[in-house]
Amino acid sequence: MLEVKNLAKSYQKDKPALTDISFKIDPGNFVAIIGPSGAGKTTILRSLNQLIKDDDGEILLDGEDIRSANKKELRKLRRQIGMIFQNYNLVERLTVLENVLHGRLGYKSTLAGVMGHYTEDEKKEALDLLDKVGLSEFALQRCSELSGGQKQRVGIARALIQHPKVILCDEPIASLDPASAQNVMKLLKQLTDEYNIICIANLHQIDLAKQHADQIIGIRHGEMIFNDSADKLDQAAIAELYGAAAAKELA
Ligand SMILES: Nc1ncnc2c1ncn2[C@@H]1O[C@H](COP(=O)(O)OP(=O)(O)OP(=O)(O)O)[C@@H](O)[C@H]1O
Repeated sequence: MLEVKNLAKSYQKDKPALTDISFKIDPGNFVAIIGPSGAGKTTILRSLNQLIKDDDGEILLDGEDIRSANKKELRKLRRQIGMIFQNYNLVERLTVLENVLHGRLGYKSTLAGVMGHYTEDEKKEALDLLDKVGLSEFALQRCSELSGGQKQRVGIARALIQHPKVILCDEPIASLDPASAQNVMKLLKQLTDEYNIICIANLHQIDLAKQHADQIIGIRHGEMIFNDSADKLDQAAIAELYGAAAAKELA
């Protein structure tokens, strides 16, 4: 279970980016974090993998406090937290298979990583995962030759080969066309169930969040004003998050 208690962060004095954020997420749940631009969604994700130092609170992953981990412990913890990015963060000139294998780097010495030494088991698992995300026939193709939706599926396979407990997705569908966005959301939900992991995605697409997520967390001005199952996100809640005009537009 992931438990966040009273998380707070200010980048500048007297300008809180997050105030008193608390939530719990059980394995097998796909959670969307929604809210207007600048609300604090990315700050939450960055705190969860400690890319930024928050100011206060607790972040417990299966009872282990991520915030108090030392450097070595954090390296171990980060293996358990996969990341998926809006712009994929793939090495375009390398093959799809090599990019998936990069998800194993956290388990290797720097030298083994640089030399690209992977075990037969790792290669087999990478191929199995490519099959899972529907990209088997692209394994030896360069990533530069793929569409955006295909690249994001490589990113998902790369996150899964880490054997994560949690996958954090920072606007995973923001660069995709509507059909690819649907496919990626469907895939994230399906894999979250299948691997019984926690998947958290920052999203601007309320309709897709409602359609695919199990739980929705709504943030406004750094405060959590909604945390419930996706079907409970009604017009009133959307209006509270984004304002009445936006809610009308979305109706
Ligand atoms: N590195 C930084 N230095 C100073 N202020 C920052 C920094 N990063 C974010 N902020 C501020 O913190 C607040 C929350 O930003 P954050 O990026 O978390 O919002 P967001 O909800 O992810 O926005 P968006 O949907 O536009 O990506 C904003 O007011 C932003 O300007």
